[in-house]
Amino acid sequence: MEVGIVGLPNVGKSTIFNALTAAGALAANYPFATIEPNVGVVDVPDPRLKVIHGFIKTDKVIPAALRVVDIAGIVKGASTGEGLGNKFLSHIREVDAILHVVRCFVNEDIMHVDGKVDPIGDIETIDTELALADMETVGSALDRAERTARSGDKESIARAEVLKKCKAPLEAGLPVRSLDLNADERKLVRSLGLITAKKVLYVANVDEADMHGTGPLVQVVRDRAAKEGGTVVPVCGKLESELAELGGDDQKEMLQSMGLEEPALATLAREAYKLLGYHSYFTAGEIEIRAWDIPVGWTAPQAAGRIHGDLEKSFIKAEVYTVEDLVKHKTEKAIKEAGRLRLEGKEYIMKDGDIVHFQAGLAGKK
Ligand SMILES: Nc1ncnc2c1ncn2[C@@H]1O[C@H](COP(=O)(O)OP(=O)(O)OP(=O)(O)O)[C@@H](O)[C@H]1O
Ligand SMILES: [Mg+2]
Repeated sequence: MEVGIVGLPNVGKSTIFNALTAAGALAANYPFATIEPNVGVVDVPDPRLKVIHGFIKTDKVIPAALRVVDIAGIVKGASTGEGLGNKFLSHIREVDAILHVVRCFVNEDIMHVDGKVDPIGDIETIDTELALADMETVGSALDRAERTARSGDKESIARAEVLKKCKAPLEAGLPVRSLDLNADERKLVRSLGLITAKKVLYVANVDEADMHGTGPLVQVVRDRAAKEGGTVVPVCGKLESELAELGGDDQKEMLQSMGLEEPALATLAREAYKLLGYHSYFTAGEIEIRAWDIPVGWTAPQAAGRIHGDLEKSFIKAEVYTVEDLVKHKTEKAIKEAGRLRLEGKEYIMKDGDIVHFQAGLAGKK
């Protein structure tokens, strides 16, 4: 899974990216500090891994991961070449979702490209520029499709129809995700890499004094997100980067002194995961305990394929139990003796938190 960070210049995108990924990208107090994209990986924290590790001994515990891409800032007029333009958006055409970083902190020393802190104005600027970038993409794809459609090519005709459908909201200043698309249409939209078709998580970069984001600057972002059924995660980039640098016991101490249980970035990673409609199952044994991220609704063979393609093809059965079973019975042997180890077949729809051993072999093959 992959997410891309967007926002105005100098709002804290790279600061948050660094705190998330510990990748050490340049974050600096001037606009357009980022030119080339930064790519990093963040663990998706899951407390259940620790619970499992309490009963199954291994040296390796591997959480699910999220890839994060941090790009340059976008300014008003980017589509006509202002600032660094908008070509760099190509780096986030492939991502699964967007993290939209919005400046909600007031600090005279940190320049705002439009001269004032205005979260809603900022969001609108970014949304407009993203819509204009998508219009460009849709426009040229539509030209191509219409050209080939003239010869009567059915596929091109259908393609042109979908593209026209996408063009309408964009012209009205609305994102493509506001459309109700069927699976085929979604596939085309995805292959075009339309940015406004992707889900968005707003990241309110808050003041140190408003860590929980209860202030008015975050409230307006919450109201706005609520209208589109979206989510806002308040993160103080400045504090989070300090926390990330500490690590270990010092980090725990600082969190405690702030009255927090975990870094806000842990919440952010989890919310991104939720937004994408993913959940996890676990594999657990002496070699490793590992979380695997899969879309909600995947079957057992598909889930096995997440580990290795061959495992999907040669899938026979899945032995499944839950974290609760493990807590109650303490060992896999006891779970089995208590009749709690389920044998599931090809049709089984995976549940969040299943602990699984896949049985695979050549039985299904010639
Ligand atoms: N919550 C915050 N409170 C105060 N200062 C912050 C906060 N978050 C980030 N900053 C500061 O804002 C400045 C800009 O940060 P950063 O370089 O991360 O922005 P950016 O969005 O990546 O900018 P660019 O688009 O130029 O790459 C830095 O000096 C950083 O320390
Ligand atoms: Mg940056």
